[in-house]
Order: sequence, then C-alpha cells, then structure tokens
Amino acid sequence: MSYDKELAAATKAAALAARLCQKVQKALLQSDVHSKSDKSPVTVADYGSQVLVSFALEKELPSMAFSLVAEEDSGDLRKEEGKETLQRITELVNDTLASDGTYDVSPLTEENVLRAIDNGKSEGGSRGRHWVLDPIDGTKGFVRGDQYAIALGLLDEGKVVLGVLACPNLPLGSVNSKEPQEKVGCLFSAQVGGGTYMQSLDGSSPVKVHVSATENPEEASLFESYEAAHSSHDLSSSIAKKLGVKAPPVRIDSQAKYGALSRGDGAIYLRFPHKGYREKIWDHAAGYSVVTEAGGVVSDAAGNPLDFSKGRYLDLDTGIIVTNQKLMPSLLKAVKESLSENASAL
Ligand SMILES: Nc1ncnc2c1ncn2[C@@H]1O[C@H](COP(=O)(O)O)[C@@H](OP(=O)(O)O)[C@H]1O
Ligand SMILES: [Mg+2]
Ligand SMILES: [Mg+2]
Ligand SMILES: [Mg+2]
Repeated sequence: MSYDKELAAATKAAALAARLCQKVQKALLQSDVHSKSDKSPVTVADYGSQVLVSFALEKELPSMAFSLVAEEDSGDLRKEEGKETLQRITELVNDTLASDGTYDVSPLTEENVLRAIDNGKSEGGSRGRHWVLDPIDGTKGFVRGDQYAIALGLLDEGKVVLGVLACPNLPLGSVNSKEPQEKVGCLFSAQVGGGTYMQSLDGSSPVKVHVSATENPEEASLFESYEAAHSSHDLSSSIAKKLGVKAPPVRIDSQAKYGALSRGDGAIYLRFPHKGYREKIWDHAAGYSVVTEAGGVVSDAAGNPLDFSKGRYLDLDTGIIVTNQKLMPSLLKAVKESLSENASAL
C-alpha cells in the first residue's frame, strides 16, 4: 500500500510548524517558556506547532478519519493564568498561516486553537490509523538554542508506516564535520518500503539517504541525549568502551539523532532513561520510520522490536538502541554485559 498522499500532507504540516518554531526560537522570551506538571518545559512554540500540524492535516486530508496522538494538551491554557499564553499562541499561529499563505482561512479564534490542541488526545492503539506527533521534540534543546525536531508519524493497524522529521537547526552536511556549517534545516521523510529521503527545509529536491555501512565499531560514532537526565551517559560510555568505539559521544537533543543516523553521520544511537521513566510513542515513531527505512535497526535493550500498538506509551525492557544490521549483534552483546555490570547506572 502506498502512503504518498499522507506523506505529502505530513511533510507540508511539519514544514509549516517548523516556520512557527524558527520564528519563536529566534526571539524566545522568558515569558514564552512554562513548566508542566511533571516539571518539564513547554513553550508557546510547542503548542503552536501542535495547532498547525493538526490544522494542516485536517485541511490536506479531509476524507481521512482523524485521530491524533500528540504530546501537549490544553489544560494549563484553559486556566486563568494561561490566558496570556493562549493569546500569544493564537497570534503566532495566525501570523504563520498568513505569512505562509497556503490556506486561505479566516484567523483562528482562541477556542479553535484550544480545540486543535485537544485533537491530540487520542489513545492510539492497534486498530485503524493514528497520527503520532511530537510538536517540538527536544524542548530543552529548543530553549537552549540547540537542536530540536517536529516529529510526525502515522500508525496503521499498530505499525509505523510513515515518518517525517523537520529539524530546523540540523546542518545539511554531517554533524561531525569540522568545518563551520552555514546551511541548516533538514526534513527527513520515509514511508514503509519506500526508503528515506532528506531535503532542505526551504525546499530542495529530496535525496535518498542510508545508514552507515560500517562493520567496525572502532569507526562508529555514537549518538546520545545532550541531557544526562534523559539517558545515562555512564552506561553508554561503558558500552562504547566494550565495543571499542574510539570517538567521543556526539550529544544532540531530539529525534534529530535518528535523522543524522539515517544519513550515516554516526552508526549507533543509545538511549537509557533512568529507572521508572516510561517512553512515549511520539518520542520515537517518526524517528523509527526514518532510520529503519534507511536500513537501520531499532530495538529495546533486550533486542525486542518496539511495539507502537499499545497506546500512548511504549512498553519496553530498559532502553532503546539503534544501529545498522551488521553492528546490531555486537552492540546487543555489549549492552547486555554493561547492563549486568552497571545496573546502578540507571
Ligand atoms: N527523565 C527522562 N528520561 C528520559 N526521557 C525523558 C525524561 N524526561 C523527558 N524525557 C523525554 O526526552 C525527550 C527529549 O529527548 P532527547 O534527550 O533525545 O532530546 C523529551 O521530549 P520533549 O522535549 O518533546 O518533551 C521527553 O519526552
Ligand atoms: Mg515535552
Ligand atoms: Mg519529545
Ligand atoms: Mg515535545
């Protein structure tokens, strides 16, 4: 089955949301950043991006039954203290729609904005189709001025069938390049059986990308979270040592890691959250599609495939690991050994 229409819609939606995010990141105000009940940050751009993706998907695919599993909800914006933030989001969304010009619509009201955010409340699951959205993945990176991604995937009968990653700050060349890179802004797109393509966010023609073909861990560079709170740097360093990886780890925020891996900038991505953390499907669905269609393999630390069909969370055994087919067996072995020796690192 082809998902061409859905992929085209997802690409448009993510690129539109990226415009809003870029504008906000350039002039981020202290008042734009808030704290959620779990203490994690959320900004006006996370909400604005979710509104635009939800809006654009409905416009582009009016006949498709619409279900969206997305990270943000409107709870805090409906409170008295959220009023000003809601106004600012509504303004940003309307400015972006007007300057983009694709959709000839009257400005959205605050109520439209709240409803568009709440479209993302779906529980997902193993039946039918569900869009899966992280409107800004890597909010901490976004706030710091670093990497982030707008990550949009589609589930069909519990399987990820397409993924789009818009990475506004990712260089078009390798993240390992020693040269300063002026050209930034990449969009990765993939559909099941169709390979992975990268284009520049400002609209160059897509080129097919592949994961690194290296069989030699000594040559493999390794990605992990910038934030040590999101993934144990100690554990990945022990795994890297066992494998013989020579280069220091490359730390970047967000699913931009999956994008960079899909074009061979590095060969391994390790993610080991600290005990008790539950992974959400929107943190991985789009990246999973982009990296697997480029020839990569994604599994949990026990070597099991990821199951996106169980609702908003991924149930998995300690951590997520990504690499190419050749390196996976030795990586799994190193992961198992390191986990048994360093259980306290999590
Ligand atoms: N304690 C924790 N352990 C692991 N992941 C966490 C975490 N707290 C937040 N996260 C997730 O890590 C994501 C960012 O990943 P990375 O470290 O690769 O940039 C966040 O996405 P958001 O930024 O969308 O909230 C969030 O879902
Ligand atoms: Mg978040
Ligand atoms: Mg995220
Ligand atoms: Mg997010």
